[in-house]
Amino acid sequence: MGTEALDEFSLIRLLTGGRQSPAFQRAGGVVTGIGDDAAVVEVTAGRQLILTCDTMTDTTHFTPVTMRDRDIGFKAMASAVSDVAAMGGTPRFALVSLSMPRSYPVERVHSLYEGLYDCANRFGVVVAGGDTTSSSGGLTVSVSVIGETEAGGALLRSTAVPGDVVFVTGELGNSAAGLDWLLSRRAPASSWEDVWAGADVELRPLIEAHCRPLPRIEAGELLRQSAWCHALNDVSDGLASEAWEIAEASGVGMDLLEERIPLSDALCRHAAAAGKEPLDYALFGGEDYELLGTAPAEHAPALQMKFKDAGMPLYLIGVVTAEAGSVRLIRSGGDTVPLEKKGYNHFAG
Ligand SMILES: Nc1ncnc2c1ncn2[C@@H]1O[C@H](COP(=O)(O)OP(=O)(O)O)[C@@H](O)[C@H]1O
Ligand SMILES: Cc1ncc(C[n+]2csc(CCOP(=O)(O)OP(=O)(O)O)c2C)c(N)n1
Ligand SMILES: [Mg+2]
Ligand SMILES: [Mg+2]
Ligand SMILES: [Mg+2]
Repeated sequence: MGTEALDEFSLIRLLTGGRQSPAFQRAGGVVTGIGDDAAVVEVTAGRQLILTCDTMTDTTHFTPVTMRDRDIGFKAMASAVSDVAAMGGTPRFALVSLSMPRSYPVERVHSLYEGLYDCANRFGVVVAGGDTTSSSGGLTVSVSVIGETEAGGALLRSTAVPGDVVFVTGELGNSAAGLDWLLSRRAPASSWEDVWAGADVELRPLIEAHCRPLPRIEAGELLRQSAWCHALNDVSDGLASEAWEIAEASGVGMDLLEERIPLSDALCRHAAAAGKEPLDYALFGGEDYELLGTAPAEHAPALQMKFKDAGMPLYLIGVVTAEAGSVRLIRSGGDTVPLEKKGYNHFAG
């Protein structure tokens, strides 16, 4: 059954009805949620709002071979929540905009919403509204997330200081390697339940990283609370691109140490089999949704200890320099090379 078989309002009810209990919504600060002209929400006195929006669209962000419908919904929510993590904030509300062909099967969009709510529920996000339209192109999902933080507490890109260490909250490159593998497999994603069932354990971290990224909200909150984090970004376009963004916004340089960049065994095995350089996936792949940041060197050991106590990794991968416009990679052999300002770019290449 295509979405044309339901009217717009029945479709909205089908997608959103009963997914978050009234108690969850009330506790989340929603006074009036889905069903009126706009949502009414409670804001916490003395705190500041964080507003962000991310879009996923057919072919650019997913194809039938790369993601199941529920993964598209999950990742659309996760990538928007990740930008709140990158500000050190707590996500609270989401608005979801959905455009799809009239013939789009209702069961598929329903699965997409299952994934979307799965992610929202995990991070305490109330879906407070959205918009639904037909489209002459493919599917597009856009998620706006509203988060909050203490006044003045948000972690910016523009505040890295020479002498800081550069850190990252997890392995990089897994998502891009997972994408590579999925594209090479060419089988519809909906048919690879075997992978999800764990038959192919080796690849699982790569596929999970691509299809089910977990935004690092807890890490972002810990960084904000520690008061030691100088600058922060999430890795959506690749390590090189995000390092450049922090360096340019802060008017500093950055030296990254190749041997410190965390690469998974699964990534290295995939890269070897594909005849590719594992580091390239980390530098230029993107969609890892780990946090990349800087902190004063003297606080780095204590910050690492805080992360260890919370059961999360924190890898120190470089230093911030005073040389504005210089982002470099110190190769494992000792050579220093400029790091290309390259990554995923929607309108280049
Ligand atoms: N069409 C747009 N209109 C207004 N602001 C935009 C638009 N697209 C992006 N931005 C803003 O530009 C900045 C960079 O966006 P983007 O690179 O997508 O961020 P990120 O990679 O962290 O998701 C953000 O502040 C974002 O809100
Ligand atoms: C079919 C397919 N091709 C390529 C990619 C890779 N890809 C698409 S968008 C993107 C970058 C991240 O998306 P973007 O919309 O730029 O997120 P933002 O930086 O705004 O958070 C990457 C690496 C993909 N996910 N799927
Ligand atoms: Mg964006
Ligand atoms: Mg970001
Ligand atoms: Mg983003």
